[in-house]
Amino acid sequence: MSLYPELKGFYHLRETIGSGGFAKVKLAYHALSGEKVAIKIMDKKTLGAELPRVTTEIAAMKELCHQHICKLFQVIETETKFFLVLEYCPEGELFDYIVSKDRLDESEAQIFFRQIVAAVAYIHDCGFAHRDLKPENLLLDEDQNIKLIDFGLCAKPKGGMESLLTTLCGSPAYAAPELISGKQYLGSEVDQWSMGVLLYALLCGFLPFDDESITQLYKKIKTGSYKFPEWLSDGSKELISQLLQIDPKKRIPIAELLKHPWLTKNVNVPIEWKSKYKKSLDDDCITELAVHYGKTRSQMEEEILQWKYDYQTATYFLLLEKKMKGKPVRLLCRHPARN
Ligand SMILES: CN(C)C[C@H]1CC[C@H](N2C(=O)NCc3cnc4ccc(-c5cc(Cl)c(O)c(Cl)c5)cc4c32)CC1
Repeated sequence: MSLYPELKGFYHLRETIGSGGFAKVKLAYHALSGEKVAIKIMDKKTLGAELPRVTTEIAAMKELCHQHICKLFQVIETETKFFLVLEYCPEGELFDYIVSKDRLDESEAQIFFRQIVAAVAYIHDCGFAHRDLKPENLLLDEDQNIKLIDFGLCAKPKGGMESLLTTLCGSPAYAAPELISGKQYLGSEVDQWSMGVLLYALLCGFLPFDDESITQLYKKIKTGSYKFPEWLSDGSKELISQLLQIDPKKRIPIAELLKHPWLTKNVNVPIEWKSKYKKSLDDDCITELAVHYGKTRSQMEEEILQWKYDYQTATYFLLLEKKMKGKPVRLLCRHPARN
């Protein structure tokens, strides 16, 4: 008897590949396309007070469609559980990658950081602040491209990115001074600070602010007391210090960041931060879906455009993934679905 009857016939479940707080993440195969996916499984009872984080994450991920953000394919909600069907990132956490290499050299750190800045520029442009940027929430796909995850703490301020937030959240070592002082803050500015901590961690292999005692840690953050190891170049030190500014108004804005010399050297083009996904539907994918479900193309388009995040939405996105990877845009069985 299958433990998750809701997935039967749609996904072939494999081993647990990780756990994130209140969730278990399992590898699975999407039956129709044969593509690998990660299914984040949460039990509503265990979630308890954390339940709003799931609705926050689902709402945010439905609006975010970007090459450096982990894609949400389907949401299954039952009486007792949530299942989020997500893009699989076989190379796991950037955190583990940094640890395995001790620290990254400048050219590798630059490639990753360009992708991180692109993802953050995109979510800010969509009106979201992530608020929990850290290497554990940055995964790597099979081509070692960055995929941002865990939007459970993100905020979409009602009055737009200029309006202030107050919730104390995120991980202390990455939290901005204004956030830990309990002041009101701008989501975009705390994300800028976290990116400064991230860049430091990429290049050094340890954190700029660290201490066993949380009060000592907070004191170091509020006074901006951190040191640069001797191996850092002047360019990287300059960029880190422009992000780790105690006064949020002095932090380099994301628009400047996109063309910062340290990020554009050797590549000489500003960071392409906009989504590479087209707004319009892909014809090949719609055709393949229509053939499979025995519907006309216009019927199929109408259904997909409702973005119900059901199995059809997942199948559309996974056909698109296959196309973007140069694989044939084909489902595993082409006869009209027998019900
Ligand atoms: C903060 N950390 C501890 C959390 C861990 C959770 C397991 C992760 N993971 C692996 O452990 N192995 C491989 C692996 C492969 N593909 C994944 C795809 C999506 C997600 C994912 C996406 C979202 Cl949006 C989300 O909210 C969560 Cl929790 C997970 C995790 C994957 C994954 C790594 C980070």
